[in-house]
Amino acid sequence: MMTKRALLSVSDKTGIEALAEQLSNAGVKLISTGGTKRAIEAAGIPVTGIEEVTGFPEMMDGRVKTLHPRIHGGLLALRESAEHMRALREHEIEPIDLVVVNLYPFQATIERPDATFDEAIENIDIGGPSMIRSAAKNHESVAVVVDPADYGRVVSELKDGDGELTAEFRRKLAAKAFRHTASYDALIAQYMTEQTGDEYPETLTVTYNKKQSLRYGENPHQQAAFYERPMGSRTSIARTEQLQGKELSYNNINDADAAVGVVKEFTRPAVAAIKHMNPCGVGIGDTVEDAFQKAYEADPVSIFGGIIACNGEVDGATAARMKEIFLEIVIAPSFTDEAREVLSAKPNLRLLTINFTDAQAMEQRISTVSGGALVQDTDTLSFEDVETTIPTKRKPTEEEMRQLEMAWKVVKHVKSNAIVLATEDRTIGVGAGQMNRVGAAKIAIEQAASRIEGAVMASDAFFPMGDTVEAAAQAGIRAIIQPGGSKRDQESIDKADEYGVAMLFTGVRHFKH
Ligand SMILES: NC(=O)c1ncn([C@@H]2O[C@H](COP(=O)(O)O)[C@@H](O)[C@H]2O)c1NC=O
Repeated sequence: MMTKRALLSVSDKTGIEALAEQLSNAGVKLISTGGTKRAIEAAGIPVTGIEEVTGFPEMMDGRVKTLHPRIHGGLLALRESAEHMRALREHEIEPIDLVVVNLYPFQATIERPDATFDEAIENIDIGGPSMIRSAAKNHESVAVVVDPADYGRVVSELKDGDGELTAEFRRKLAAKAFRHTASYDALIAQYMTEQTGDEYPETLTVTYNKKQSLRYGENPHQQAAFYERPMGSRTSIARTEQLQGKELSYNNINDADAAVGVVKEFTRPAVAAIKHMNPCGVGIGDTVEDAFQKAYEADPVSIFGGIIACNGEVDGATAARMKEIFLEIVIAPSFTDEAREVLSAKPNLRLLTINFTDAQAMEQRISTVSGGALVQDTDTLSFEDVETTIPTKRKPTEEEMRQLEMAWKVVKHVKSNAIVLATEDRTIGVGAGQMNRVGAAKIAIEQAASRIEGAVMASDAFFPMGDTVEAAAQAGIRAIIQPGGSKRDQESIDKADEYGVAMLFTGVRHFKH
């Protein structure tokens, strides 16, 4: 199909003059809406105003400009249908072969903190998506372009095809156009749903934009890409900036996300080392350097090849310690120039910065299962939110309370069944992802070894019987924090009392899968 007539109507005017010029030089007649027309005219390119085509002025603050049979008839008419072509002639409608549209900046509007609801509504584009959909439906005859990044290819393909675009390209453009309008509407739906407070509506219409292609997925034979949720929390792995190092992998992104989740729990300087989505060492201290040292000492074996998150700036001294071991990623709010200099000696090491200002933002989490998706609130419940009770004869000392808090903050981030052994400022044993709780405890106890005397234990869920408490007490654990709520809680309480262990019930479970 020869491209004779094009309609250009864009909010983002990037590259529109150059495109208009090239189309015009190729003999394509241009029609356009107000602002786009002015931009094209200013570049000295001939263009017809939309009102000359429709016979109506643009009206109602631009709410009605292109919504007219002279436009939509020209876009939707099947060129092979004698009936459609007769209708065009009868109503003096000229076919439109190419549509270049991008939409009112709805996202940019609602991202502005001072934007009102009325402004948001006014930035819902109606005429643009209508044209995109008409053209995309009729892609057999019409080409639709929604992304300035495609202008160059359109021009070169028109040149190569002597004014025609291939059917294959038109179909690709149409698919992209439907993705574009679907994503645009998904964001409007999200905004309106948030305004009306329906958090789990009857349909889930989230949209994500591709952030980067990944070399592969969890394993090299799996394809993968990383998508970003528009308007997501600033404190998110999708919003990090990479300062140096190899390209992030699929597993890196998951691990870095888990690492950030751990350090977000702490107001004091904290460092978490992650392996396979589980914390292998977490330290808190007066400085990030101190916290890193403790996270390192927590498990100096597993940290090898680990992902490190810090909730404070990494300085030169901390960087020097980090440099001594093999790490995959260091993620922090910032790095001093000295730290950058030190770590530049490890060019493969990925350094990421993350903004912690939104650390408490609540986001829904979506995970997929075959044939569906599970959506839930993030587990943001913190130690401070929990009302604890003490069922044992002995109450935890103040020092034990600080230790229990440390262990509890970490156990929330360990895959279930999870057991964390900790002192006041570091983990000393982590049992993760076990099929029975006592098994997780045994792994943690073995790892803690001689450091266990006087330390505490946290369990992500209640003990089904007294065996875990007994194993911990015999190994030297002095206090335990757990949700409680088992039918056989009394067995655990009796075991704790037998060994003089203090126990805290939180009433809150922290499963993580
Ligand atoms: N109402 C309409 O008929 C209509 N037709 C096109 N638009 C949009 O108007 C914008 C371009 O306007 P201008 O050329 O005046 O800058 C484009 O984003 C386009 O999608 C419309 N605006 C909103 O719905």
